[in-house]
Amino acid sequence: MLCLSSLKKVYPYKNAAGKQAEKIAVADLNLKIANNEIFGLLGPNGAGKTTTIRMLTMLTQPTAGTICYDNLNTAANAKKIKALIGVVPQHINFDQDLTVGENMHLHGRLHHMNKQERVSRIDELLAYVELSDRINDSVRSLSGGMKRRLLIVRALMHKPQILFLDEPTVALDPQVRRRIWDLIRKMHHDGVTIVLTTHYIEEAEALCGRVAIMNKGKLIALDSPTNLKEKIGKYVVEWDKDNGERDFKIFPDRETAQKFAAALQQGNILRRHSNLEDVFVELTGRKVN
Ligand SMILES: Nc1ncnc2c1ncn2[C@@H]1O[C@H](COP(=O)(O)OP(=O)(O)OP(=O)(O)O)[C@@H](O)[C@H]1O
Repeated sequence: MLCLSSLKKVYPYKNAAGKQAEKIAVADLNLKIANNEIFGLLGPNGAGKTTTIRMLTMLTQPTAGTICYDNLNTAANAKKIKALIGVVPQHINFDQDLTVGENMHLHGRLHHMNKQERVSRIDELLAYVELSDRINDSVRSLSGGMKRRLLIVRALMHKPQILFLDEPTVALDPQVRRRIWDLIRKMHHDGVTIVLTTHYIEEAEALCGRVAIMNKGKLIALDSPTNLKEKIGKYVVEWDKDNGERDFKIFPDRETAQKFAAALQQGNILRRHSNLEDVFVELTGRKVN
């Protein structure tokens, strides 16, 4: 169990007038994440997702609050916790001139794995993501999707129990994205707890058992995607307004939605199921993307 209590991060910065100011990136976050969940932090750019992940993975210190992995507090047990967690950063950060194998060895050495352990784990992991035949190629020669798969399995070298992925499919095309989703599901099936951030609605819906929706540093909703959608209403009618913009209304049942759509005098009417974007708009009045 991962437990966040009253977690807060404030960044000092200089404002436009050159005066010292404070940005509250994460405000009073309370969360519990169980073992073997796929848990998603969903929210628009600037919501505080990356800052939360950086605090959970001890890359930055919270301004206030506590983080506990079972009964281990991050403030006093950094070394033990680092052995439990794996981190997949948002940006690809390999040494691109080194080979695939060399990059994996480097990571294993940082985790004090001996050569024999490293060799057998690298074999296993590269087979897992179908990159075994690229072991001696430079990372630079891999495609974007291959680099992303390698980035993920590199974080699995030391057999972490919890894997954090910050925007795992950002800027990937839909086919490659689906392949990464399959890999995440496979790791979850093999017993790894997954915590990921995303601003892609369909990614959160496709993967996560529960999502925490964040906005401006605050947690605004927490539940399974299905429950979140049921809470706001499962059926949506969309239409063109006279000024060319789209409008929509959410309904709890299909019949009422259909009656409403049938009576509408507007063009381009669409009936559909609600999604997490609708949940976000209902709660905040603005869009995730
Ligand atoms: N080092 C920093 N100094 C000052 N402000 C920062 C710093 N890092 C982040 N912020 C600010 O904190 C807020 C939260 O940023 P964060 O990167 O955590 O959001 P995010 O939800 O992960 O967004 P993105 O998807 O764009 O990474 C933003 O307003 C951001 O500008």
